[in-house]
Amino acid sequence: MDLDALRKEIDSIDQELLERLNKRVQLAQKVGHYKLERGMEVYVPSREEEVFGKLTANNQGPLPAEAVRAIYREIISAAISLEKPLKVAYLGPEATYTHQAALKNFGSSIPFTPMNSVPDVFTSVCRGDADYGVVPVENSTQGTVISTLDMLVESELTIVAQIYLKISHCLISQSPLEKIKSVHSKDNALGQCRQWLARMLPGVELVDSASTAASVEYAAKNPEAAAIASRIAAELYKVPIVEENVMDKTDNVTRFLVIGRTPTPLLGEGRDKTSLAFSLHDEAGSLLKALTPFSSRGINLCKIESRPSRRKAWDYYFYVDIIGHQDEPHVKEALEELEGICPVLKLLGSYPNSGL
Ligand SMILES: O=C(O)C(=O)C[C@]1(C(=O)O)C=C[C@@H](O)C=C1
Repeated sequence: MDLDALRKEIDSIDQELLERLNKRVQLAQKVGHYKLERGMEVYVPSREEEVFGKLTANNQGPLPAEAVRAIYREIISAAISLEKPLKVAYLGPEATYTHQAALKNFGSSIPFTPMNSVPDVFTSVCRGDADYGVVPVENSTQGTVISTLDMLVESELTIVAQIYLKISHCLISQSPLEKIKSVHSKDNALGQCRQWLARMLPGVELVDSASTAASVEYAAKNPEAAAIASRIAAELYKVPIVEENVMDKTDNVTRFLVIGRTPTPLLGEGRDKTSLAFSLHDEAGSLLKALTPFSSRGINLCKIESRPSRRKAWDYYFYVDIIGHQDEPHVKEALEELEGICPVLKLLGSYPNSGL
């Protein structure tokens, strides 16, 4: 085998690829002009999903589907940044899992701004300081992020996309296990490691932090403290990893939402999800009545949970995710019927049911 000849061939393919990539990005810029002239959004999650879907369906290998997606994520990220400089706010500080989710969804050509809290992310998008926001919404081990559900109902923003991220927690500290006096992290992350902490660090104080990354910042300054956060956060704040994979379930996944001001267009073929919240009259059978518009049309419900409405005591909002888009006739009909049944109905957004 002639190494030089192989490398020469790679160089020539790279040159071809580069020319084709620049051609592709120029076309995206033309699409960008078209959309901006008409006040349309530059970032279109449903179109991106269509692009990823076609490529992975036609992929002959040996590149695995995830690699094709990751490569194209970066190509489209660069295309977006040449169409219009987008600004994306996320629940910070730097190196939170939300930051990683934002990178996974938007790629590395988009500038990200860290915010201190979930409500701050919503405010930043509402005010127009950011075009989009990224917030966590639920974890497969620990459940819902309450502040996100509350903000979704209160704000006028809409969910435009979802992102799933595998979460692998590390115990991060300057001290070995036996010298650790307190463990700091976001409450939801501490909950994901509850059994491990009870087994390995019984009796050690558990302290809620503003974020996983903030807890590593704290551990950097306090040698007897430990943090629970990602490997990336440990590297950023230069604090040693004492133990990896300290979460109770290895298939620990968090779902994040991208919030924006303009709804995402229909993708179709059962590939969309719609989130909504409603309240009920206090009477027998009202929940069954509210779900019938969906079941009677064969609309699949993929999530339901309730939270106090904060309007009056013992009044609840039901948060429901269904398969389908609010612009599809059968979903529209179901929502119209539901409106006649529920005192409050709020559509939280329709978006591609992907992001894995
Ligand atoms: O098709 C568009 O609307 C584009 O702007 C092009 C493109 C792409 O590069 O494929 C870029 C950004 C959008 O989020 C979706 C797709």
